Amino acid sequence: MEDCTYVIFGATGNLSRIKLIPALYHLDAAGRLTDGMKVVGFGRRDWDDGAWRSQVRGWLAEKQTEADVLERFLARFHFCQGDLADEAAYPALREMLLGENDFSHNIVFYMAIRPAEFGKVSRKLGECGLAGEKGGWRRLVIEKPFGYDLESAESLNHSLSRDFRESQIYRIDHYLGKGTVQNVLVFRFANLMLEPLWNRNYIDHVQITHSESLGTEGRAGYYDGAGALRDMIQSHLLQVLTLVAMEPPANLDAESLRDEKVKVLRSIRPIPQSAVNAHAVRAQYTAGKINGEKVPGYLDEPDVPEHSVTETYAALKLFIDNWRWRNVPFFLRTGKRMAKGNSMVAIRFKHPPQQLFRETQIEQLEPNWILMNLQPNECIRMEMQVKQNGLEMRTETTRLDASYCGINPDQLDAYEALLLDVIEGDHSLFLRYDEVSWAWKVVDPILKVWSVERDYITGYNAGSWGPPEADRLFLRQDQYWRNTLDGNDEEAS
Ligand SMILES: NC(=O)C1=CN([C@@H]2O[C@H](COP(=O)(O)OP(=O)(O)OC[C@H]3O[C@@H](n4cnc5c(N)ncnc54)[C@H](OP(=O)(O)O)[C@@H]3O)[C@@H](O)[C@H]2O)C=CC1
Ligand SMILES: O=C1O[C@H](COP(=O)(O)O)[C@@H](O)[C@H](O)[C@H]1O
Repeated sequence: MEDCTYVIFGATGNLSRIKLIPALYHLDAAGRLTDGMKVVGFGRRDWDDGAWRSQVRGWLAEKQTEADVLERFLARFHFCQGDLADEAAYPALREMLLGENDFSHNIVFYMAIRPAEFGKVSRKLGECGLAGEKGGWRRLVIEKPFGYDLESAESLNHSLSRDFRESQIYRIDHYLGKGTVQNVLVFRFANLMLEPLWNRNYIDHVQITHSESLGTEGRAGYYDGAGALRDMIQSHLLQVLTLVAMEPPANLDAESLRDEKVKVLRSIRPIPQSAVNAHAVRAQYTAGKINGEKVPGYLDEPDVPEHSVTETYAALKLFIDNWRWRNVPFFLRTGKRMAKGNSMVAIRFKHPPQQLFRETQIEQLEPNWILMNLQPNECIRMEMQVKQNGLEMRTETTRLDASYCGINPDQLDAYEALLLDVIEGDHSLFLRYDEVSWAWKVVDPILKVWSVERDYITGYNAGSWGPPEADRLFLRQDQYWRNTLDGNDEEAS
């Protein structure tokens, strides 16, 4: 692997503290960083290398570290003091990175800053000659959300493309770095027995659920302007949907994979504005209890505007109008302050065509499920019917768990894999612009309707599984939401 310098814009922020720095530390501890690899923090605080290193040391104090690795790691850190808006800051950064025009360095620019700054900073990098690849390579990592809607995404993309070529841009979606998300591909395409069943003839519906017990965690400034649909569904959950629904790619290279994902997004049946209320539910959490502790409602969280109607819960029913999936509903939902933190893809199969085991009523005969739990524990489980003990031919559900299921202390964080991919120049787990734009086309009509209907939003109690409206809209008699590996709606309520 080649030496490079990671420049983090927004080095002092939340993402840097909770994700980027710990991920880089783990890569160092695992011997995955070259000796010459450096990390430059760019920030407006009046800090030097020493102050930046002690800040990083403080952040890592909460984590398990080894003394010699930590010292080696901290020695990589340098600080470039500057304000994003200050013209003079960029030549100073250039001098720090390239000295007397030594262009041979490889540089990653990581945008851990407010999305409104992505385009402006990339322009400044271009203007001061830090974007062009004269000697070493230059790569730009763009955090989510990529735009606020389709129009702003187009304009951001246009702005980035003035200084960076597409091959230099890494649009990150950290869900693609999660083990079980990648496992969706392996599970589907490395096993012959599943593919014949993976279609509308056998699958009744698919549920992709991300629930969080956490609230806004000090990020209300960003979150209130985004809401659950933009924050989770436009990006992460639609990405998961593409992997569940895509056709086998020609091979695993970045373009083949992304071509197939785009085909799925393009096939999602557009939701006309007149049908939004039949396909989408939004709600906001009110006060409640999580694990027995009282928690405030969204409106009482710090920095949330007084009459905010931002949704903290969103659920969608989508259809993919292609040969494989026509008329199979895909239910996507996400919420903050829900009963448990869990992310799962639940695939529910149809009932067998003939009911041989009459002792078990058809209403009670459980269908087959494939459950792919993304977090907190990674797991793939199949639920099948077997014969109950006893004389009658009654069936009962048995659960077949993959051998790796459970809490894995060595589980890689998604950011570790992705930061390494950037250094290695692998785009497979990063979004191409057409993916982003098709994903905006899916959610834009909903956002438009919600933006005009802004006088009221349904509430749900913190610690619940969201608003009953969502279940009334989406539930059929023989269906139920799968929230966690062990739970269903009855357990949750
Ligand atoms: N936090 C998270 O869990 C996630 C965040 N993201 C994305 O990552 C990005 C960063 O988010 P997050 O870390 O939460 O945001 P924060 O608000 O915590 O951090 C913003 C950073 O930008 C810096 N900054 C702001 N204005 C300036 C300026 N004028 N000059 C120099 N530096 C400035 C801040 O510096 P200072 O400390 O001086 O204020 C801070 O370091 C966003 O795009 C977000 O959407 C994506 C997924 C998860
Ligand atoms: O991007 C985001 O993701 C987190 C959830 O990520 P996870 O890896 O913890 O599942 C979400 O809390 C946050 O609001 C959103 O911006």
